[in-house]
This record gives sequence, structure tokens and C-alpha cells, in this order.
Amino acid sequence: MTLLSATGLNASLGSRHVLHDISLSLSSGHLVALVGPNGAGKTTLLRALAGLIPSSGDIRIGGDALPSLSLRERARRFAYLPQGHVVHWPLPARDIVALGRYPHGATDPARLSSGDVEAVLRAMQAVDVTDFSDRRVTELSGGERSRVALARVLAVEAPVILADEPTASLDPRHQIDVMQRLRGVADTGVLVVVVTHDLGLAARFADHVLVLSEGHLASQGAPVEALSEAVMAEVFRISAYRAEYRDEAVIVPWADV
Ligand SMILES: Nc1ncnc2c1ncn2[C@@H]1O[C@H](COP(=O)(O)OP(=O)(O)OP(=O)(O)O)[C@@H](O)[C@H]1O
Repeated sequence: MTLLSATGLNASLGSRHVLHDISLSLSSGHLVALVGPNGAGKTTLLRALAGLIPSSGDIRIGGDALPSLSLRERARRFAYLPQGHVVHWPLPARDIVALGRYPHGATDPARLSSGDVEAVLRAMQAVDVTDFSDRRVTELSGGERSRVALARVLAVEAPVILADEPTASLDPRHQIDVMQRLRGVADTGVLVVVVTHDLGLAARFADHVLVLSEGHLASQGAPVEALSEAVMAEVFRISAYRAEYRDEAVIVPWADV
């Protein structure tokens, strides 16, 4: 069932026309990978979909036109994980995760309702960061911090998660772990959109892949079709090793073309 759609979406940053006539329709319960070369417009598309930057065209979330929603309502419907999320305040990890309850009225992490406390705990358990609860985020490793940032996003318990490179600073085991956990979140009915440069993770975990190229939607569909040999050559300028392992698609970027 379509949860989030865009029709004729265009967006500019400064004098640069970044997104060109994007139309898409994304379903609840799907894990969507948004891929494309550096500068293709992936972050801009995520931000435009959440209404964080101005755009023209029609965006609908759960049937509602995005501009008709208040900022607080948008913050409840879209949980957004920015790229390279950095926290400079030496707050305990638990308080950072509690920020995810802000759109629900929990403005003070020291005074959470029991419902908010449970949501924070669920989110921390989902990405395995409960051990860091009392540790200052500034004293965690980059990868540990990025999992705490992801827990903040999960704590919103929004119907849509937009995550910009959530696996970027993680070791291989945690990359797979985070994708598996996001897959699990999608399986509960949430629409999860993940920006990634890892085409292997996209091919393996996504239901649907969006390929952006110079601000245009170059290809979309099931991973193996959306990341066809032709798309790999035209958009990414590479060839790829393609296989199947344990019934899952394997795509390994291989060489320049
Ligand atoms: N504030 C800005 N003003 C003008 N142009 C911008 C601004 N921010 C980004 N751009 C340009 O918009 C284009 C798209 O940027 P965007 O960050 O959406 O790309 P991306 O696909 O997420 O890239 P990456 O993979 O490198 O993170 C790029 O050409 C970038 O230089």
C-alpha cells in the first residue's frame, strides 16, 4: 500500500537545480535503498520528501499533502537520520535517544512519561546500545555513536524512517546488523528509506531500489533489475560481479568500464 508518494518533484539549492521531475510511490513495510554517485541528489531527495527543504510538485504522506501538515506532525511522521550525524554535547546516550520523543511532546529527557521511557528502551534494544545508556556520547567510538543516532530515529516510532548512510562508519558485522535490524523494522510495517553507497547491501536487503543520477531517477524497481548491468555501466561507470548466495542477490562492484 502506498504510504509516501512524490509527483513531479523538483528542488533547487541556491542557484543549482538539483532534483528534476522525480515521481515515485513507496509502500509501507518496504526497505527502500536510495543509491547513486556522489552529488546525484540523494540527501536532497530525502530532505525534500520530509519537507525539510522547499520543493515544487506534489508530496503525499498517508494520503495527506505534505504542506497541509504542521511541523510537529511532519516530525512525527518522518524520522530523519542526517548524514554523518555528529553530537558535540557530552550527554548520556539515553538522553540523545530520548530526543526522538521530542515530536511527541517529551521536551525534557529527565521527565519522560512511562510510554516514552519504553519507546526509548525499545529503540536502544533494537540497535543493541543499551550498554551505552549512561555513557557520554562524546566518549563513544564513531560507529557506536552512529548506532545511538539510529536509536534516536527509531525512538520516534514514525511510519517513515529516512536514514542517510546509516552504515557509513560501521564495521562489516555492524553494517549487516544494522541493515538486518532496519529490515526487521520495515517488516513491522514501517517504510524505511536508506541512502547507501554499498550496492551489495542494497541488493541484499532492499525490496526496492531507487537509482539517482544527476538529479534524475535513472532506474527503480526490485534490486537486481534496478541495478542492471546497463545501469551499473551508465550511472556508476563500473561493472559488477553478480551472483546469488543462499537465495540472496550478490552484487560486488568490480572494475571501471
Ligand atoms: N547548499 C547547497 N547549495 C548549492 N548546492 C548544493 C548545496 N548542497 C548540496 N548542493 C549540491 O547539490 C547536489 C546534490 O547534493 P546531495 O548532497 O543531495 O548529493 P548526494 O547524492 O547525497 O551526494 P553524496 O553521495 O556525496 O553524499 C550536489 O551537486 C551538491 O554539490
